[in-house]
Amino acid sequence: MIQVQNLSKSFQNIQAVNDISFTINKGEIFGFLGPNGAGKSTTLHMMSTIIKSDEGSIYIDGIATNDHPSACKQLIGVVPQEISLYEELSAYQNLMFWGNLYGIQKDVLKERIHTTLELIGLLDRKKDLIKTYSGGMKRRINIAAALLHQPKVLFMDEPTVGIDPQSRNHIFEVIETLNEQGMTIVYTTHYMEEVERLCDRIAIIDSGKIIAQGTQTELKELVPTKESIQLEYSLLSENNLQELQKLLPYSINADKNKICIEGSVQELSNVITVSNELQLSIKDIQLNKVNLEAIFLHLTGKQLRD
Ligand SMILES: Nc1ncnc2c1ncn2[C@@H]1O[C@H](COP(=O)(O)OP(=O)(O)OP(=O)(O)O)[C@@H](O)[C@H]1O
Repeated sequence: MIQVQNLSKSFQNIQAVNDISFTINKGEIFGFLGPNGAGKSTTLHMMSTIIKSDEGSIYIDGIATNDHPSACKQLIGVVPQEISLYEELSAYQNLMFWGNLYGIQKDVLKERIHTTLELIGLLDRKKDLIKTYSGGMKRRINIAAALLHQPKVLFMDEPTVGIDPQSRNHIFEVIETLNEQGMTIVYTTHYMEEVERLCDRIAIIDSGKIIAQGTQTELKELVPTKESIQLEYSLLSENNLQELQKLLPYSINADKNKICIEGSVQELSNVITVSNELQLSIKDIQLNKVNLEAIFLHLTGKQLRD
């Protein structure tokens, strides 16, 4: 659906995006994960024809953005980081305004506003002025505005910044519904949990470079440390440990009343069942997961969130 090759962009002496290439498949949710200033918005702005690249090419559904920006604009919906709504107008009036900009015929637009407001769960608030909306509700209307011309691809630039967890979940559900309906979604964030929840494939971006890309499983393979489960028992005798070693098909590291097993959450129920069979009372369980934060730390030596 989207092919990007050797894309670069500088602002004065800042190299915001430095020779990045990637492909986004039709129907996938593709995430850009990176800290502040990594180059996520600049990449999205180039893909959505808001700014021009210095070098490189972008094709959306086979159309080059630099040669045919207007044709590309019809294919894409853009949810900007900032709320782009008129506070003194109602949600309905705002959506009418955005729909008119796309030249959508009035009757069709009315119908689409209805369906879109229904999708984002704000149909009953359509007559209320935007200034009476919560931050999360404004963000949902911001998304609705990008959907009216029925784009094939939706670009979302950190759409959950500054909102409460309930609104965030609501936005995730909208994204999942749109994706189930076949929409390709490109999502930028510096929240690891969001890409873990939503994205089929991820590009990790830092200082204008893509430092890794792939599915979550592929990215996890880049880290030498393995996932592990640590259990602490009230009491673990030498005898108990030998029995555990007999019954569990993993190598076990033991220290006082604690054991550590290399494995992921899938192994946990087996470990608990065997512990119960041996009547060992579990005091604490800790899962040491390899997450995207750990991958970022491994690749850059820095925390994702500073
Ligand atoms: N219009 C501009 N003029 C000058 N520098 C810019 C401009 N836009 C972006 N930059 C710089 O380019 C770099 C990348 O910025 P960008 O906004 O793409 O990062 P980001 O990953 O989206 O960060 P954030 O999560 O904070 O939005 C930063 O150093 C930023 O200061």
